[in-house]
Amino acid sequence: MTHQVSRSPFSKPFHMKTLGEGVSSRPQRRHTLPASEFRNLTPQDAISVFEIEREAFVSVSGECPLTLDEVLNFLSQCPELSLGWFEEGQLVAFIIGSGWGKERLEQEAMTQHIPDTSAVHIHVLSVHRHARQQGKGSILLWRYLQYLRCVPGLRRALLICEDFLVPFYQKAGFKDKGQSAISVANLTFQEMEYHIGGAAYARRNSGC
Ligand SMILES: CC(=O)SCCNC(=O)CCNC(=O)[C@H](O)C(C)(C)COP(=O)(O)OP(=O)(O)OC[C@H]1O[C@@H](n2cnc3c(N)ncnc32)[C@H](O)[C@@H]1OP(=O)(O)O
Repeated sequence: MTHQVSRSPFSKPFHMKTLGEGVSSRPQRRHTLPASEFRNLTPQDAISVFEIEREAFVSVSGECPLTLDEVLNFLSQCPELSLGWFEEGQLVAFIIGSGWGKERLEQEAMTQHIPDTSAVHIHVLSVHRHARQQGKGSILLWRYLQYLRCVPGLRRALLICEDFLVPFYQKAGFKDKGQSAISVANLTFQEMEYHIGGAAYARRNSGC
């Protein structure tokens, strides 16, 4: 299995139509920036990613899941396992993932990308603080999980989160696998797993 950028349905950005778009009979000036766009991230997005991440995590726990260098590494090594949501060209939410080869996540998973494996490790999902509690985190996660069905060979998505986010991931279809072997500073985590089902069906029916 290869994670090829060219196979990614998100390698070409797609835009969400806004209400009323295309119904006027008058010629309309084209907007340069789409209202809403989902696409894989690139190393050029690393600074925007890190700004959102830093605000989301440093003020709360003092630790970011990924350093700026790690963001850059993952967006260089496996951009096809990332997804960004842009509004008017501004990043509002993102997911960064990498490949992982074992049943459970281990400490090395925090910094490694294992290519050609059947599991993706979701390192971080984060929504800009001005855009939280509007459903964006849930929508982005749902889109990402649908998208993973189209990545050849992927069967599982794994992540770790603090206890208070377990219900959020359960609502998205993740199962709680118990306490993770990974700890950061004094923090412990639950490991969550999602089975990426129906790949063949998804490929036949969703334009993968
Ligand atoms: C693998 C990981 O990255 S784990 C870490 C996840 N990221 C973070 O903690 C960074 C800071 N937080 C965020 O970026 C966002 O709040 C996210 C990603 C957790 C959720 O995204 P949002 O767009 O705010 O959530 P969305 O509006 O889709 O869903 C809201 C639900 O999320 C859950 N939720 C969101 N934040 C929290 C929180 N701090 N504590 C408890 N539940 C929460 C609740 O279940 C809420 O449901 P409710 O509306 O019934 O109260």
